Amino acid sequence: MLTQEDLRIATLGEPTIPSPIHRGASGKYVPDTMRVLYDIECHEGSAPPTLGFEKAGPREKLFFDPARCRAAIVTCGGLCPGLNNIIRNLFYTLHSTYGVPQVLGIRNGFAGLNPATGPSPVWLTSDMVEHIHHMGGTILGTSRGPQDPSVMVDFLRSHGVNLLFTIGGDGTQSGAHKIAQEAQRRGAKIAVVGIPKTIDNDIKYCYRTFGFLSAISEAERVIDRAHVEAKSVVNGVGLVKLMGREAGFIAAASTIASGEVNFTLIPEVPFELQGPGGLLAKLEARLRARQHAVIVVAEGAGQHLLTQHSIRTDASGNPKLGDIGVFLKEQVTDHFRGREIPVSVKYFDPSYYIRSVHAGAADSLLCEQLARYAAHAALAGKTDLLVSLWHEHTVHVPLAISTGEVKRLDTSRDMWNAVLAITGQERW
Ligand SMILES: Nc1ncnc2c1ncn2[C@@H]1O[C@H](COP(=O)(O)OP(=O)(O)OP(=O)(O)O)[C@@H](O)[C@H]1O
Ligand SMILES: O=P(O)(O)OC[C@H]1O[C@](O)(CO)[C@@H](O)[C@@H]1O
Ligand SMILES: [Mg+2]
Repeated sequence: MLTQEDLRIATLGEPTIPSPIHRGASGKYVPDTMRVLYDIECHEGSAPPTLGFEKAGPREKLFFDPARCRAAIVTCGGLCPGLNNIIRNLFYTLHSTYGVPQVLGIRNGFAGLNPATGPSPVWLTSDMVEHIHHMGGTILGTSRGPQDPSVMVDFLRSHGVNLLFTIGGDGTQSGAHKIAQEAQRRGAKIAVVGIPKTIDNDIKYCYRTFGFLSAISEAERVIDRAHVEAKSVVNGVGLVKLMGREAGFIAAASTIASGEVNFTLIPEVPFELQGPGGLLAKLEARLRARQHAVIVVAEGAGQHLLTQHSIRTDASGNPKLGDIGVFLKEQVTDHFRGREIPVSVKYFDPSYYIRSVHAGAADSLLCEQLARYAAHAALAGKTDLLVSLWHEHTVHVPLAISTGEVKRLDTSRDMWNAVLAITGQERW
């Protein structure tokens, strides 16, 4: 059970420097006492909830004098639409709005914060970032794999960095938390502010990560093609594998967006292949009734079915999963061959395709908001936090509570109910 103390944001010291942002142009300053309620629902007559996140936004007083600051931006983990928008908007807010003279771009993720493993950082300029939001990927490069927090803090100190922005998923923000703690242990005045990135949408205390909706738009297009293929032949099965190692948000949301899926398989809901309640029997019934079907499977679903499921991990320690998509294609083909029922399975694996596109409009708006608010937080001397979307408001979330485990799809809530209604599948 969270307490208000768990949601307290660490600060580097008393903010005393008047913000150079003109109040009229920037809207209202946000006082540190302003909260966005954790829970916004309550029964009539009951005491309204009081637990709340610190509201993000421009502060009247800053801890850092922007003119004497140096910022650094690092992008880590898998690609995600909007990374370049964040870099661009951070640069403009820091440099043009606040007047921070120098913004460093760290190359190739956390590897670039270690002189032994990464290339030298680059000084970002307006010319360099002007058009990058039209491109997928990250101009800074990214990587997986750990670095020693002490080495990274040495790097930041030797480069005179006071403001560090870490753009990445759960792993990146765990790394950012360690950097913030190490800086604090040494008494180094470095603000560490995370910006949640992942197409998987699996970061705790973050309603929606940037990149998620752009990835869903692409996934929806692929599902539509799979449906066209499936409908064009007798007993066509369109099988689409999507990313989602531990959480099924991509599979669920693209199912809802497409409206054409008959079976959605996610890591949170175990399913069986064989037997009367298994996928194969249900698929057979579906083909008898409608002569075509579309299946969407998240990469982390059904791992218990794979005999060769791997215990290997990637450089960051994330499990390397067995290929549930290829497995299902074989199982479906073999099942119907054994029954002498002709089927035609069309297999789509658009995993990397959906995350390497540039951000769509909704994500571009979210990126601009998150980047701007991250700059406000860092200059006010706040640290060890994530800038996050909560009930459509931007809030500060301590890294200590948002890292360590990922957010998973709650199957008792609306999104999964919508999937069940659209697909007509039973609970799994
Ligand atoms: N627990 C941790 N402590 C410190 N650093 C970590 C931790 N977990 C991951 N990292 C580091 O953070 C960086 C990114 O982590 P990872 O590869 O897991 O991606 P991510 O940020 O979770 O993004 P995504 O999974 O969405 O692609 C890597 O350099 C990794 O070594
Ligand atoms: O192959 P890579 O680059 O390690 O990325 C794959 C992973 O990226 C993610 O989309 C997270 O960014 C996971 O769902 C997926 O397992
Ligand atoms: Mg991750």
